[in-house]
Amino acid sequence: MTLIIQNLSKTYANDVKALNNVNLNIPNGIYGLLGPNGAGKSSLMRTIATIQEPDSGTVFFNNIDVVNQKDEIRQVLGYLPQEFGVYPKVSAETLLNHLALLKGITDSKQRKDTVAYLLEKTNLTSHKSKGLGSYSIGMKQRFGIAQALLGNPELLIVDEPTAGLDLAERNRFYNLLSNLSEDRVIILSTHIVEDVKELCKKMAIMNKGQVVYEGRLVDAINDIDGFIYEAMPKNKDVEVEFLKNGYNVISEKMKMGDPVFHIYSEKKLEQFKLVQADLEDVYFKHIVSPTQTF
Ligand SMILES: Nc1ncnc2c1ncn2[C@@H]1O[C@H](COP(=O)(O)OP(=O)(O)OP(=O)(O)O)[C@@H](O)[C@H]1O
Repeated sequence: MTLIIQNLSKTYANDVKALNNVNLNIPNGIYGLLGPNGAGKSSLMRTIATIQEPDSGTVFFNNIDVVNQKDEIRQVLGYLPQEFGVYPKVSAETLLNHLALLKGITDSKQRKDTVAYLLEKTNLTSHKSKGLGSYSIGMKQRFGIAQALLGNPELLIVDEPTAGLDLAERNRFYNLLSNLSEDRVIILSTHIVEDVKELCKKMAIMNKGQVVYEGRLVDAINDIDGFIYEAMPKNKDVEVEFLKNGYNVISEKMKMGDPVFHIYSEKKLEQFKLVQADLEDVYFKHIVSPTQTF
């Protein structure tokens, strides 16, 4: 199973170019789509999920033309949108049953079994009779996955599913997704580097509507390893200015209350500490100083 996206572009009525000639080749397993707010991830997810049309370009899932064969792709598609609304007073079991009917599971025994199976799979069986309005964010997201899995989709799209989840719920969500990843394509859109680090072997990084990196995580890290230096300025005002003006600072964060800068340099910098590159460095390197677009 493969999802192939070619030359996909979309400009909204307000002239924002949300997708600018996007090309991706997405195989089986969990594929990470990483990017800052506004990068175009949701626009891409909505296009693949047939919610909106591109201006140009093609999307093929195996032999299905996603843009022109909407009914066919919807048969094999599961989608958890970024904003997933629920009816607060309706129970998980009732809503899932209703959605299963809409998905075309008309046999009542089969529907009952499917609903029970999905509630079990998402760890919601003991909460199945409660109104969805009483669910925590994590439980709602797990319910979102349950509805997306109706019909056992070969293509599963999850858009920013871990935003707002506490650590325990996030881990639960990671386990759930990784258990689903055999024999289907899962696209995980996120701005959280950790999500991709935990779950994906392959990823793309998007920024300003373009794909700025595409490939295996291990290659992305190896490509920049040996070029990442850490600086911890003591005299903040003077040194920070000096660092920012003189070096390719790709990230700036706090570590135990002190500022830490990561610098990308292909030239050896004796004055700074060479550190092991990680996925966060890859992300910032491609967002802050991209070298190419795909
Ligand atoms: N319906 C719309 N009409 C006009 N502009 C839009 C529309 N939807 C998104 N945009 C703009 O398109 C750009 C890409 O947005 P998109 O939501 O696809 O990005 P994203 O990577 O999913 O970001 P976020 O994580 O903030 O949702 C942004 O500048 C956004 O403001």
